[in-house]
Amino acid sequence: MMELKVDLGERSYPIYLGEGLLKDCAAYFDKHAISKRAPLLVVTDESVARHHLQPVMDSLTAGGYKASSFIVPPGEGSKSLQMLEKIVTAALEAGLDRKSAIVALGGGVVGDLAGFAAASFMRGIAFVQMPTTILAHDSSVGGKVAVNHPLAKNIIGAFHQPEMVLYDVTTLQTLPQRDISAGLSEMIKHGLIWDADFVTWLENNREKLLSLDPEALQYGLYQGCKVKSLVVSQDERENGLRAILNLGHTIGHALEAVAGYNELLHGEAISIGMVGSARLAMKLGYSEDIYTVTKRILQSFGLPVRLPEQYDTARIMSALMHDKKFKEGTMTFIIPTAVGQVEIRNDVRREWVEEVVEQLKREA
Ligand SMILES: NC(=O)c1ccc[n+]([C@@H]2O[C@H](COP(=O)([O-])OP(=O)(O)OC[C@H]3O[C@@H](n4cnc5c(N)ncnc54)[C@H](O)[C@@H]3O)[C@@H](O)[C@H]2O)c1
Ligand SMILES: O=C(O)C(=O)C[C@@H](O)[C@H](O)[C@H](O)COP(=O)(O)O
Ligand SMILES: [Zn+2]
Repeated sequence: MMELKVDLGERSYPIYLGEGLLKDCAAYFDKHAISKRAPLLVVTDESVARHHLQPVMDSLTAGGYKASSFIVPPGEGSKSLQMLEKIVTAALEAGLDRKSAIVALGGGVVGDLAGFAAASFMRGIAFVQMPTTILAHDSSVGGKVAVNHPLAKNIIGAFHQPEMVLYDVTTLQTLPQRDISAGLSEMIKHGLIWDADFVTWLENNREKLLSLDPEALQYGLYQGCKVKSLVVSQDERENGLRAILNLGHTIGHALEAVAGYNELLHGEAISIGMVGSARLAMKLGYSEDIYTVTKRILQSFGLPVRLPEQYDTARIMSALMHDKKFKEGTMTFIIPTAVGQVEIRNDVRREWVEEVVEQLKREA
């Protein structure tokens, strides 16, 4: 078992990463003084519940916790205000109080949704992350929790750090292939923004990662979590540095919103977005190398780099205006300047972005 610390002063917490952790989860709850007196609510989705809910409930019950579960439909559509209300209803019916905790067992959708429920229920209760996707090495760390609005992704949210992240990597063995690639997209992002050696390692270990080789997977997740926690520890609330974690997301989030949150997976949308950012880098005078490497690595992991023709550029541009980083006139983008390096640019012109969106539809 590996352990990493997210260093946030009194809000610091550990990430436990290893095999078979779910069946012993009660021991970790004990270690973190999660209340046994107050009921817990485990939020998960139907696909995760089918494979991984029982050992969690068994361990918690055997450990003396009063746990019930709430199961949402799988997919981005569940990250909604309507689903949040249903969770609050379930929490009230189960008798949760201010000493209770909400537990997120699932991928980023469940983590963001359950996390926002924990941040808002009774103005904030304890929260535990139990990630079950590769992508969730990103989403379970750092405390960003949110639901979507039809017009803008993650626009209703909060910062609410978990008590711990309990990452049982054996759960990943049941992931569908498309979600494996989509999750690796954020891992590649962590390399591209911070660590050129990690990018090389990712390219050299592609086959192992795509086939869920346990050792390669654990190393990749550890490195990804390390980058995420180093960045978050320096800038918890995105006053500066943390924005680099948004590489590919300005365009990516707009694509997800235009697609009605049900065509492109998050990791796929940001893959296209990262190619878009690399194209913007060229407009800002950086060499073509970063574009070539970005596109090559994403394609080799089976990720999309071309925007389907049917996505209307005007609608994408309109969705971009709702981005949290949008300021009148110019736009803020995370621009890759070399492999493992990015800069935050506030001077990206709207017309360049429009041109890049069109170019993305012709990407080979
Ligand atoms: N808060 C953050 O910092 C942050 C960071 C990155 C992404 N996100 C958010 O995360 C979300 C995407 O997360 P995701 O890709 O994990 O999506 P997800 O939670 O929808 O999971 C992907 C799919 O895999 C299924 N699944 C999950 N675990 C499984 C398992 N072990 N076995 C079988 N099936 C399993 C789910 O049912 C779902 O269909 C997006 O909403 C994105 O905005 C948040
Ligand atoms: O943690 C962060 O900060 C990130 O930007 C990580 C992203 O991968 C993630 O998708 C996040 O939810 C995006 O945040 P947002 O503030 O742009 O909605
Ligand atoms: Zn993301």
